[in-house]
Amino acid sequence: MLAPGMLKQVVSVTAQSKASSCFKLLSLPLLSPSPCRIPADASFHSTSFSEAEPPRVLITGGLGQLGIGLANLLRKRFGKDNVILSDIKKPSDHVFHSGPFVYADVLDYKSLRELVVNHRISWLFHYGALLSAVGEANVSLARDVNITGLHNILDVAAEHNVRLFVPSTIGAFGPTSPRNPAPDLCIQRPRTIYGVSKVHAELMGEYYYYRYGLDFRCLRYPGIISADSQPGGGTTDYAVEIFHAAAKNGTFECNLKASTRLPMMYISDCLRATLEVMEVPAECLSMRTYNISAMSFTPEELAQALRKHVPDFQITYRVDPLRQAIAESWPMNLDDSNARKDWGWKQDFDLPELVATMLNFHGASTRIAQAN
Ligand SMILES: NC(=O)c1ccc[n+]([C@@H]2O[C@H](COP(=O)([O-])OP(=O)(O)OC[C@H]3O[C@@H](n4cnc5c(N)ncnc54)[C@H](O)[C@@H]3O)[C@@H](O)[C@H]2O)c1
Ligand SMILES: C[C@@H](O)[C@H](N)C(=O)O
Repeated sequence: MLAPGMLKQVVSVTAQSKASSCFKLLSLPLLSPSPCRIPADASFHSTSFSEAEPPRVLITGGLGQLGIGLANLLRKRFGKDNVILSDIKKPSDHVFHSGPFVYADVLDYKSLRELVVNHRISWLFHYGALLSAVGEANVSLARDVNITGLHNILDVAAEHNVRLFVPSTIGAFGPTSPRNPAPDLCIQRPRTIYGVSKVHAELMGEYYYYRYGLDFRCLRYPGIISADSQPGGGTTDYAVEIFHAAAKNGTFECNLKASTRLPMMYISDCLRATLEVMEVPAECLSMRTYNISAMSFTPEELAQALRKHVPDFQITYRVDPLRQAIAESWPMNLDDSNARKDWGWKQDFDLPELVATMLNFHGASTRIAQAN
């Protein structure tokens, strides 16, 4: 662990210069909004990077639902060898051969520091975490990984002048937050260890920004829906599993009530937003943690949308009381007007596009599996 004195020494110079220049920039009116807008055709799919030197990127917890997709996106943008994926799990052959992979436990400060130094990391995406449902099943592990792990990441990033992205979540709100919609700034009293750890991350990141000049950036993700990766034990997992079930046998048993409304987003929008907020000039950001939103639906509404493609699709309900209680404490919608205003955030996928895309993927996969 970094000795507090050492952190102070290392960051005090950058803190004064970086933080004061941020204050100056943030207090100036913007002459033109254009530097804060990522063009719609931004070369996210190109293989070249227009700036002099691309960032050297580390992703922690990268073998979960979101990390491999993020690595693919960043490798297209910055080059394969500039993006290192890490986790404590063993990667598949395909992942291992598609770019740099290393073992990294976020609880081991010294090896994180070694990685950042040896690979000259300049951007870090901290995805290692336990999600809401698995966190409640193992509170002490969730507390370690989500809170102690975050402390290690904050210290190593501040010490080595690394731009840091930490995802937060709709789970950072609680039953006393406004639910429809939840604004960026409001009461946050979550009732899960996951939510508590994410509020802690939001506040610690903002504190390190003001105190040490750490370039901390954070988005509150909705439930993320992906076709080619599995969710890691959250409350919104049903919205991914339902597509596998619809494509496989046309029926699904849902563990949330039919009327449970939650904010959701397709993975490509989530990852694009993540890259956009990391690339946007610092002076465009009026805050360090933003809500982002794309759609909001209930299991019954999702089933109805699925029936437009799979007319016989059947949904039944066997409610998991733990997940239901969590879902009922979360917002139904997020107000993301600050992200739209500050850096031009806009989703590409609404519910109909999401359903068509997910079914298309699963339909194709099923046919391939049958052919084999
Ligand atoms: N998927 C979503 O719907 C969603 C929504 C909101 C926020 N997020 C956040 O995005 C991030 C990534 O989410 P995800 O869905 O990919 O999660 P996931 O549960 O699928 O993956 C998390 C990864 O963290 C790894 N991990 C666990 N302990 C670790 C440790 N000690 N050191 C290093 N890695 C460790 C796990 O092996 C796993 O691969 C998380 O911080 C999560 O809170 C996800
Ligand atoms: C919403 C999000 O943080 C995660 N999918 C969970 O349900 O725990």
